[in-house]
Amino acid sequence: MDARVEPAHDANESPVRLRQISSADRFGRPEGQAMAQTSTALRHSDHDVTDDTIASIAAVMARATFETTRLAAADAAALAAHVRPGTLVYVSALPTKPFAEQRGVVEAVRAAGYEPVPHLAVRSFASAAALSDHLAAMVERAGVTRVLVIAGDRSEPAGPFRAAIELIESGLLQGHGIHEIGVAGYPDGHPRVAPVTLDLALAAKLTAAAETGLSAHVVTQFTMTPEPIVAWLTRLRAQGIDHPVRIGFAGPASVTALLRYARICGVRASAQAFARNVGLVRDMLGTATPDRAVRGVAGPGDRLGDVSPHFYAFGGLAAAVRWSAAVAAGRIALDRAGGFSVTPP
Ligand SMILES: NC(=O)C1=CN([C@@H]2O[C@H](COP(=O)(O)OP(=O)(O)OC[C@H]3O[C@@H](n4cnc5c(N)ncnc54)[C@H](O)[C@@H]3O)[C@@H](O)[C@H]2O)C=CC1
Ligand SMILES: Nc1nc(=O)c2c([nH]1)NC[C@@H]1CN(c3ccc(C(=O)N[C@@H](CCC(=O)O)C(=O)O)cc3)CN21
Repeated sequence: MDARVEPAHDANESPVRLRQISSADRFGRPEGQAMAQTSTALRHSDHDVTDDTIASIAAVMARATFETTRLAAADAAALAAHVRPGTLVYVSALPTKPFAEQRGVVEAVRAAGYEPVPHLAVRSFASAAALSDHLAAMVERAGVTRVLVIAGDRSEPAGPFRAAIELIESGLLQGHGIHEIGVAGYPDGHPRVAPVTLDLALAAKLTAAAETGLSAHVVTQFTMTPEPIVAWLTRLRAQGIDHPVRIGFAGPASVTALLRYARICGVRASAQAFARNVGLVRDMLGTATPDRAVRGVAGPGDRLGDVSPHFYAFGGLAAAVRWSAAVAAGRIALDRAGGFSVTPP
């Protein structure tokens, strides 16, 4: 038997399906093993702590969302096998790629049964009409109702929009029936924007969304170590911002690829800390996984508010989907470096 079971908590919040393995508990241990490990008081308490940690990591991971620039056949197959239909799949917009290519991926995500959330990088559009046409096509052909609004990486705007808030306040999104937006958060800061500017921009965007009838959530830039995420989230919550936060994680991907993307995306500090820790990355294929960052966020639990993982699939969407599904099923072994590894089925 390899029956799929719905997770115990709210189905709408838990897109990653848990797999039930026959003759084993939900952590993949054979029946009876848990009993055997509780033979002394010390072992018993170690075991409980380990179980609690694994359960909290699995519960957080069951709410994962994904992001991609393309949808290959293998990616669609991995989604179909492991991720509940209707789960949000964000489609990034790279300045080097034509808008039509993003529309194609958005349509493919919808056709596969998932909820496409396109990035709208406002600096990339030469006119409000160009942005409006692009959005209208995605609404019409792919039923888009949510978008991620960002300025984007251009140092100078191609048209009238310089910052994300200008699009939010324009009413254009609302006119196309968009009801929810994501905006960017930066736990590691931004190479060209000061921290205080980022803080003010985030608060202003969330206020503008509320005032113009849009639900809003935050999607963070990816971070390769847990410490900046926890510090940033703690600061955010102390400011009274209690919006849902999707925390960006990168991988699984080769260490080389991750460091390259860190450079492209401007997460230098985190990449340096990560590189120092590369000796601790023990996956057999030289693949880096965000296990330390995931465990660091799952640990503090409710204290960080409504948080969920968001995967930037730099090593391919299929790999990210499979890794997160294994973690959501509790198929992991904790390690002494503060992370964990996925165990074989
Ligand atoms: N977090 C993510 O998933 C993604 C982030 N980006 C990032 O979008 C950044 C900014 O977008 P938002 O957070 O939406 O900012 P925003 O639109 O809320 O603007 C905040 C402040 O930063 C300035 N700013 C924005 N983009 C800039 C740029 N490229 N160069 C210099 N100053 C800039 C704005 O003028 C404004 O003062 C880009 O530089 C890029 O790093 C791009 C794609 C995805
Ligand atoms: N500063 C910044 N810019 C971004 O565009 C960005 C972020 N940060 N943070 C997270 C996501 C992830 N982003 C990226 C950035 C680069 C590629 C990229 O270079 N991809 C490869 C393969 C893409 C493909 O072929 O489909 C490429 O060669 O374009 C992908 C996603 C987009 N987002």
